[in-house]
Amino acid sequence: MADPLTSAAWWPSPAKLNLFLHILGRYENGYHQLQSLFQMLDYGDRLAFVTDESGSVRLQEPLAGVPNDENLVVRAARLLQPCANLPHAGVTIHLDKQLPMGGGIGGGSSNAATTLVALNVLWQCHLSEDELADIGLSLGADVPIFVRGLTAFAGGVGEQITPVAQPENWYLVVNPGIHISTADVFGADELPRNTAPIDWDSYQFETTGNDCQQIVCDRHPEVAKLLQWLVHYAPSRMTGTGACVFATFTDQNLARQVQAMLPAEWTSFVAKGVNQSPLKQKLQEVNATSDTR
Ligand SMILES: C[C@](O)(CO)[C@H](O)COP(=O)(O)OP(=O)(O)OC[C@H]1O[C@@H](n2ccc(N)nc2=O)[C@H](O)[C@@H]1O
Ligand SMILES: Nc1ncnc2c1ncn2[C@@H]1O[C@H](COP(=O)(O)OP(=O)(O)OP(=O)(O)O)[C@@H](O)[C@H]1O
Repeated sequence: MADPLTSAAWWPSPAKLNLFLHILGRYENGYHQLQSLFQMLDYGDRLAFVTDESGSVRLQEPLAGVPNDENLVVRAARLLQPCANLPHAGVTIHLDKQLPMGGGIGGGSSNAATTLVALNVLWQCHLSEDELADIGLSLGADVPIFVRGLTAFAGGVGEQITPVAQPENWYLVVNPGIHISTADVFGADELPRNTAPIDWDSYQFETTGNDCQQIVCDRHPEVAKLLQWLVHYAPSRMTGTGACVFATFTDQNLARQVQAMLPAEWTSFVAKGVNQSPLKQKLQEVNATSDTR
């Protein structure tokens, strides 16, 4: 079927990797104090927004296992609706899902952020990036970083962001096919919660780690097996609370060579790490077009 939406109608919704993830402690509300380096990728889902005056928010392609009312895309749009400067602002949202769900690469949070950033323009809300990030935080700890769209160190629950330029490496991201609940990992008694804080200036991949990795490997031997396979070829680590694992390369061809050797049981993608996300680039293009009108 021909795509009824032009390429310009699509807004990117990229994945992220946590190049490291340390847990420093736990706040009274149960959330954890983290330190992490969020690496934006040039790969992800995409969304298109067909606005109307129906006053309702519709999702054209439901996600298996996620009722539309609970989809972060629909929840984000509904949170923004009162800020619209158009009569009876409504929208039909198209979601082209590529990213595995529950993989630690932030798909749902990124979808929510793209919805906030795009509808802020299309509904003429005129909210600042800070205001969008605040709304995003009420949907999930990872949403603000996707609103800002920059590779960054993060503290707090993940919302205190310090942008930092990183080498734009290539990543082979492998999905062992396991869906992991972030809440289950953070709820585990055996999770280490007392890692000493690091200075951002002294960050090195080799001297950091992912504090969630061991318990996920213990609970899901498939993740341990995947890591053991990947570390033969490149520095590798789990992202977020899993289950995806990434291997780091300076060269795209090397990443693709290793990808070609992966056992068939695991799915994967190769993506470039970027300091500015494709969403941020799209927003700049849209703003540049409207400035010249
Ligand atoms: C661990 C990361 O994946 C790193 O990127 C994220 O910080 C998780 O972010 P997220 O999926 O947006 O998380 P949320 O949807 O806000 O929370 C899911 C669950 O994870 C736990 N959670 C999340 C973030 C955090 N700093 N501490 C937590 O304890 C909470 O139990 C919460 O119920
Ligand atoms: N648009 C959406 N895309 C993906 N998941 C969604 C979406 N809306 C709601 N969800 C729910 O959120 C859960 C987590 O999905 P997500 O793909 O963001 O996990 P994740 O990659 O582990 O995220 P994180 O790294 O932020 O913990 C899904 O299992 C699903 O129930």
